[in-house]
Amino acid sequence: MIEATGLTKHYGKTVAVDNLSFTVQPGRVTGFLGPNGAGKSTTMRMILGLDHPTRGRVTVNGKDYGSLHQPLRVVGALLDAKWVHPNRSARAHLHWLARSNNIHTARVDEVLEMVGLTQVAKRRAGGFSLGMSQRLGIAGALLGDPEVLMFDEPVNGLDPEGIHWIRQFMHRLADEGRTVFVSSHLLSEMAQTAQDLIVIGRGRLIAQTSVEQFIKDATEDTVRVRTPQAEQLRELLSGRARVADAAASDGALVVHGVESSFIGELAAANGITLHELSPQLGSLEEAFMQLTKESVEYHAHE
Ligand SMILES: Nc1ncnc2c1ncn2[C@@H]1O[C@H](COP(=O)(O)OP(=O)(O)OP(=O)(O)O)[C@@H](O)[C@H]1O
Repeated sequence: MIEATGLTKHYGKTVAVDNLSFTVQPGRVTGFLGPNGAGKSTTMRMILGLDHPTRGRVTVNGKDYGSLHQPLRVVGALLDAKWVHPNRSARAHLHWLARSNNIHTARVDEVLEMVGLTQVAKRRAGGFSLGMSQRLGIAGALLGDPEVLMFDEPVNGLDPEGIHWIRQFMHRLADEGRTVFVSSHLLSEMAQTAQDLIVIGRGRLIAQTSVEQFIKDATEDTVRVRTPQAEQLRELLSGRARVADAAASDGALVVHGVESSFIGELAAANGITLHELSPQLGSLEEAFMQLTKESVEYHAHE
C-alpha cells in the first residue's frame, strides 16, 4: 500500500505537488493520471525517496522509503527504461542490480523468464528495442519480489503488442496481491488497464475513485435513437428528456437524461418503430477533459 498525506513539493516558486493525499490499495492496478506538468513524476520520485517533500509525507507499506531496510524487496519501480549500461547484457545488468541489493543471483533467471527475455539474456541491452528495454526494466523492478510496483508511463512509445503485454502483466501482478501504481497520459489505455484512478491537476488531487465511477461522475450517459418517426418521439420526450441531433447528421437523435428502457417502452406504447436504440457510455477521455478542465483553465488565466 502507498499512502500520501498532505504531500507537497516546491521547486523555488513552482508548486509541483500541492497538499496531495491518497491511498493506493494492494491487489489492484491504480492509474495515476494528470495533464503534462501535473506532478506525477515528482510524486513518484518522492515515493521512492529520490526527492524530499517540502511538507507532508508518503509511505510504502507504512514506512518512509528512506527507512526501508531492503527497499528493492518492498518496492520495485520502472521510471526510465533506458536506464541501463548499453554494453552490458540483460543478464549482466540484472546480476549487478541483484548483487548491489543483496538479492540472490538465482532470482535473475526467474525474472528474465517472467518477462520473456530468456532467449536474449546474453545480448547487449543497448541494442534492445523499446519494448525489450521496458521488459528489462520490469524485470529489474521484480528482482526483489516486492509487494509494491510503480511504473512511470510504461507504454509510452510501445506498439500494440507491447502495450497488450504490459497490460496483461500488470493485471497478473495485481492478481498476485501486489500494489500496482502506473502513471500514463494515455487515457483510453488507462481505462483498459486500471481498476482505480488517482487524478491530479496542477499538483492537486482531482479524484480518487474507480475507473467506472470516474466515468459515471464526469460524463452523462446518453441514448442514440434512430426512428422514421423522429418528430413524434421528440414530442413525446419533450419535458422529460433533452433531445439533440447526432453529430454524424445521419438522422439519429441523442437523448440525454433518461434510460434506454424508458425510450423503448414509450416508443412501444405509442406504436413508434425503432431502428436503433443504443446506450452510449461516456469515455474516459471525456471524463478526464471534463475534470481537469478547471485546473488547466484556472492556470491559463493566471
Ligand atoms: N527538478 C525540478 N526543478 C524545477 N521544477 C521542476 C522539477 N521537476 C519538476 N518540476 C516542475 O514541477 C511541475 C510538475 O512536474 P512533473 O514532471 O512532476 O509533472 P508530470 O505530471 O510528471 O508531467 P508529464 O506528464 O509532462 O511528465 C512542472 O511544473 C515541472 O516543470
